Amino acid sequence: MTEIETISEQRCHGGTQGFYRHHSESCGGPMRFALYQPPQAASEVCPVLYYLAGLTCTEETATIKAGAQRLASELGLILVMPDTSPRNTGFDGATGDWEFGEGAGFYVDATQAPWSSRFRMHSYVVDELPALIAEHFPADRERSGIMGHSMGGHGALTIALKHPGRYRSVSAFAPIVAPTQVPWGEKALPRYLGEDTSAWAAYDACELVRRQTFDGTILIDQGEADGFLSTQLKPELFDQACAEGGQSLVLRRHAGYDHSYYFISTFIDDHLRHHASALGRP
Ligand SMILES: N[C@@H](CCC(=O)N[C@@H](CSC=O)C(=O)NCC(=O)O)C(=O)O
Repeated sequence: MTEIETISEQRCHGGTQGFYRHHSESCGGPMRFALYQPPQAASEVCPVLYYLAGLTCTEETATIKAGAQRLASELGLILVMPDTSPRNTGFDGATGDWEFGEGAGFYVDATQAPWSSRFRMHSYVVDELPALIAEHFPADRERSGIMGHSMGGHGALTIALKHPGRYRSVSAFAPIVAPTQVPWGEKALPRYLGEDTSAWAAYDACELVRRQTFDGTILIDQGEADGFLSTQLKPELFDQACAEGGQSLVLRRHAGYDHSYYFISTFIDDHLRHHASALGRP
């Protein structure tokens, strides 16, 4: 059995909020994740909802700020919130820039040295972490959903689109939907994936959805007062790409809301219910 270390466990809404550390083969070193077990996990296997956080975030960010545990407890959902990248890599340029490197893994499998030896968040989230969780917690691997915020929204959309059948539900808050066309992606993707832009397209939700739809409706919430809206997020590009690809999409725009966790905590219940109904927890 793969070992995990319990960092902390605390009672929360009748269940348990835990933080854990383990050695990751994908990321070549220690990784941390947060996991919430609802009360139902004491007596049955439960569906799992993965939440991928954004730039500068850790496994603690959404765990502390999103307010997801109350309804997850009621619905019987396990919540998994991994860190956003490997840490303490020692690579030149891995720290000191909030848009690249540690805290900014972009949920890709890097192909360029030195990043390729540690920055393999795609494989970590899709394969290694679910296997680990199924080993150690009462989690039903056949009932998984995935969601995220901003860079994590990009991660959730690209992972769900690249792995048909693996996730029963997907949603995002203020996601990066076209990293090949916006400054955050143009900065990070060449360093992780090289100069060939066709490699970037494999991690671009707009490019992916034109070729392969997700079997279900994608839910996206976007604040109209989000400071990154017109420069980095551009949800209209995904709206257009979904129309072209025949993808069912609910894109909700909310006047006055920004990019923060005040926005996320306002609408998190809608996302949990969206996932719960696809995961057999109506
Ligand atoms: N440079 C700022 C802003 C960083 C920021 O806004 N991060 C977002 C995600 S942005 C896209 O992925 C975030 O979720 N921040 C965490 C939070 O608690 O709001 C900075 O360094 O703070």
